[in-house]
Amino acid sequence: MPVSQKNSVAVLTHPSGASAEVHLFGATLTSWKVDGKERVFVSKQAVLDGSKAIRGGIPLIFPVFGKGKAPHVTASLPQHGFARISRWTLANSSEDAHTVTAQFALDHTTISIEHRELWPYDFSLVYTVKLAANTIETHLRVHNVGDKPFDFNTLLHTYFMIPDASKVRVIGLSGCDYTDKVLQKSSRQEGDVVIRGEVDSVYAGVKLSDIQIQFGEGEGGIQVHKNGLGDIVVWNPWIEKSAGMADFGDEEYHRMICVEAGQVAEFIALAPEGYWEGSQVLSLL
Ligand SMILES: O=P(O)(O)OC[C@H]1O[C@H](O)[C@H](O)[C@@H](O)[C@@H]1O
Repeated sequence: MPVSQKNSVAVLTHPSGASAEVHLFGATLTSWKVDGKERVFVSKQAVLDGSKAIRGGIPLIFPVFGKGKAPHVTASLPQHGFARISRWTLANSSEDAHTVTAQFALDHTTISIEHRELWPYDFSLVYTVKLAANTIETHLRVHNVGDKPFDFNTLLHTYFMIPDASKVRVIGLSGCDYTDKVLQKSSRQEGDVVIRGEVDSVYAGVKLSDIQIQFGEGEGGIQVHKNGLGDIVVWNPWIEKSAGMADFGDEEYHRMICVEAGQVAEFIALAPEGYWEGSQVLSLL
């Protein structure tokens, strides 16, 4: 079977040998392997029992990025919303000549009563993970199935496994304006993004669809091709922040970078019966 479920994890297996795993808690993609090598980073200290968001892989952020601000309705939701801490279902799976696909679902009837009370809208989310030999696509569809409009942020909070954070370059953001959440100021990116300390930057309205993560001279990398997602967040917690996170090893910041495609700078408004779709395709360089 190209898609099987073992306990709370859906496993996608491609004839090429590539594989992916999606934890039903949060529909968090926790593994993507090509040529036997892990491409996403999950902390050795990640908590996988459903008591907190999984530290790594691709947590799915919805309906708010970060902490919502009063008087917006998302102000009382947990940081990054409820999608990453809700239990999704494996709704469908299929295969064709090139891809293996699994679809995950979450809606207002399957979130917790507490979250439902805090965010009282009727919605349906379908998250599609499509695995091919050298690529993986993650696609989110948001549907307003109620009679009230709502607005939301969303983000594919992807943690990439990298050989060395001090050598990595993120290419494609030069000239973009961003909010530096570490220094709490706005800036314009000049040249490639490099990691020399804590980085937490929100690039709004990134025009290029392709962002590249180059691991280092001649060391390969990964391309993020985004569709319908305007913003990019780049995050590395570096030393102090890592030390303060119980579910992240003190030295693990060397081996990861988050390059997150989403819609976070502005809320997206969805009228009753409205749909919204966004996706990313990750491919090896
Ligand atoms: O610790 P978490 O709630 O998973 O958030 C992890 C990180 O997510 C994003 O990248 C934000 O921009 C950061 O400010 C935040 O620290």
